[in-house]
Amino acid sequence: MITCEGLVKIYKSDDLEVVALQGLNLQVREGEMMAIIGNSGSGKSTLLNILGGLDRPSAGSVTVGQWDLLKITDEQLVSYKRDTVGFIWQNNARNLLPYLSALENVEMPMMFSSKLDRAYAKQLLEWVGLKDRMHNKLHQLSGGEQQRVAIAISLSNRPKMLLADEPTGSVDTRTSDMIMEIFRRLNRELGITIVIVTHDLSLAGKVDRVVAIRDGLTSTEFIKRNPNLDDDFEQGGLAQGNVHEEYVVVDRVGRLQIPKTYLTALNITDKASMEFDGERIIISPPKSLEG
Ligand SMILES: Nc1ncnc2c1ncn2[C@@H]1O[C@H](COP(=O)(O)OP(=O)(O)OP(=O)(O)O)[C@@H](O)[C@H]1O
Repeated sequence: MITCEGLVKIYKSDDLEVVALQGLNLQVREGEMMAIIGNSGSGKSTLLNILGGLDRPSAGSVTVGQWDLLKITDEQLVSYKRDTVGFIWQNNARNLLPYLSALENVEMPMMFSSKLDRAYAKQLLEWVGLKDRMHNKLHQLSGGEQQRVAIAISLSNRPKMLLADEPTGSVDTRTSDMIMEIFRRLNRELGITIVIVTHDLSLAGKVDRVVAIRDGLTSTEFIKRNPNLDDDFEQGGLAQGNVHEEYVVVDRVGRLQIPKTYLTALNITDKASMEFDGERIIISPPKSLEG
């Protein structure tokens, strides 16, 4: 569904340039539910905004389904955003209309694209567990309920892919679990590809694959040991390292990113020595050239 190769995003302002993505590689299969984690400033939102068509890439390649997001025209981008992507932000309430009901909020974007379908709007609210509250005005709903209305809205255009930027960032643990369960159901029952961006490691245990971004590059992947494990067993997840297997990402030309902590521990700065013993590749501080 998603392929990024050597994806670069440079932000230019006055005479300052920020390289937010510096040649990122990522593959996401159709129907996958995965998470992207990384520290603040690592480039997560930049990546999501590019995938969602809100921002343009600077170089490299990025395709989503049939669309090449580097070559796409402004006109095509409008239909891409309308037909392919659903977007969820951390603080969705700001995009909702407080004096309209939950149902009217879901119907609003359908009206904009002339595809009003009340039965489907109701079904979406039922899916997110708001069947009994759909006629309540937005301001009468809690933050977590509003976030679920936002999820219903993001699905109103029947997207093939859902992009969620810190979707559980401002809700309590119970609501966060509920939101992740809704995602899981949408993924299983409707086959929607879901990409969640977060710095919350506890979400990681609830997805099959986690890709870590460091300094604008994919650095590590965590793949669930047993994808058939029941969600009940996933507590602790990545944080305790009991669910996922960790892999370092090696790109097509053989580059990999070594964590800064490893380099510091071994006092490796600009060079390292590398040996292959037939089974393993061993990276160590450079051997002294003297003697
Ligand atoms: N519009 C912009 N103009 C200039 N620089 C930007 C812009 N947007 C992001 N950046 C810079 O690009 C880098 C990556 O930012 P990004 O928002 O993608 O990180 P993030 O991983 O999502 O961080 P956070 O978790 O804090 O949201 C940062 O150094 C940021 O300052």
